[in-house]
Amino acid sequence: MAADQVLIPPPSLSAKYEGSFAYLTVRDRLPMILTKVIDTIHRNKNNFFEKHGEVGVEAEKRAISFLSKLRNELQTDKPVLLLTDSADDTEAWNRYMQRQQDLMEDRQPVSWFKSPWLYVECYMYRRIQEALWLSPPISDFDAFKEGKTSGFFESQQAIISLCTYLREILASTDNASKKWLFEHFFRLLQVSLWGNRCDLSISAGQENSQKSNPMDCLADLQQFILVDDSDKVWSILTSAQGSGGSEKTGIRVDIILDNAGFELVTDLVLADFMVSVGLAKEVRFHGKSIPWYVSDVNKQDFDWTISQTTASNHKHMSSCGVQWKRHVKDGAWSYHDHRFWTLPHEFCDMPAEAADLYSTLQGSDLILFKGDLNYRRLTGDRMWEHTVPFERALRGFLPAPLCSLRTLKANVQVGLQPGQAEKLASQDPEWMISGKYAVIQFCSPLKEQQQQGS
Ligand SMILES: O=P(O)(O)OC[C@@]1(O)O[C@H](CO)[C@@H](O)[C@@H]1O
Ligand SMILES: [Mn+2]
Repeated sequence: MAADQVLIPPPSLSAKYEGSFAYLTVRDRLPMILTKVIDTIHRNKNNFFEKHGEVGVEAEKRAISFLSKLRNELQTDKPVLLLTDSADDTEAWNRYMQRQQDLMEDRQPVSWFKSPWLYVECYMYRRIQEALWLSPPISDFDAFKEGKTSGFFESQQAIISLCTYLREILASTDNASKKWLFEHFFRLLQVSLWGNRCDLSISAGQENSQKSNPMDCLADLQQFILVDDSDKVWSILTSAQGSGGSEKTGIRVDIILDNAGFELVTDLVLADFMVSVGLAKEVRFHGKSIPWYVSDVNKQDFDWTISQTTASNHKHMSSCGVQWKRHVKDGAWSYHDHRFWTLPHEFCDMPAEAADLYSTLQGSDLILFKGDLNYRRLTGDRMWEHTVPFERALRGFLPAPLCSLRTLKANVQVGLQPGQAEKLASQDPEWMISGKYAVIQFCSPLKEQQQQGS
């Protein structure tokens, strides 16, 4: 491979390419999302008054003025501004903006429609948080909460079916063969994969919950999985034996979460299966520390979802919630929200930008990355050729064996076979952005590959 192929990655996706998906997102969807945030805050004015009195009403006005100014900057492509809220990540954000400034040709200002899509989109969500942090006492208001909770309530039937499935298979594990374990693991891995379709940022906040029984459509959906490395995931789970003895020391799985609502339930069900049948000893969940990309999980969503499941009047659903509370209580499950997950960086910057997080992830035996935004950050949101190997696109980000479970909602996709992208494009021009296709895409550091004998 020529040296320059390794060192100089392709350009970042950007709204500077008129008509591109990035362009349409920045021009149309981001202003729509911002408008919904403004409307939501306005609709909660009375709640702010009841909770905080007149200062709550003042804060609502202040937040809305910040957000209306932001929307105008976005829609008229004003220069991107430094953050002014002195939060613990403000300096990192402003440093990254300077980095983007240095990349601009002929000293042009960092711009919504000329800078990388990944940066300006993340920046918008961080500016929403700035508007709230600068408007006490409503700083802890989550403008996306209503959408996330209704996504959960509208998916009740699917959640009940999934919890029932889980409880029934866990009740019959005493004579579980490896084949039996694999079959159920593989199904739950796919349910978690397709749970990623329920994402409110692609629908700009429009309701898009899971209505049907998720187990019923797996066979039909198999054909839309473009890369299926589930066997490699399975071999990581089953080959991590204890040192020498047959007793497993138990492996640690890290799940980098994506969306709340139905998708989070599919992740909790998968994690419960892995721990309950002994495939994993510990699962660490990594979520966001602030409201993010409309439906992404934060700590409040994580706790709320487990409490809601526990409080269900459906016996299998409430049994799942009780079991999940127990996993948290006895430390098998834990929730983490490092601020790096809400920075705009490509993941290959993690060793330099968040060395502590990178070293924590190096202690994992398997990292599952959920969703499209994580995939975009894994691959740097760049215009890679579709046949470039996944490992090349990771550009050195490989703390442990990792697997992306992603439905395609943005036009970046690597690791395909020659001709595969061309065939898809001829059949379905929207194949990269419709959410119809998905990947289970794995990569492992060399030492694990040698152990796997792969
Ligand atoms: O990470 P998720 O929730 O799967 O999807 C998020 C996302 O795909 O929604 C938008 C659709 O383009 C993008 O801005 C963003 O990447
Ligand atoms: Mn998301």
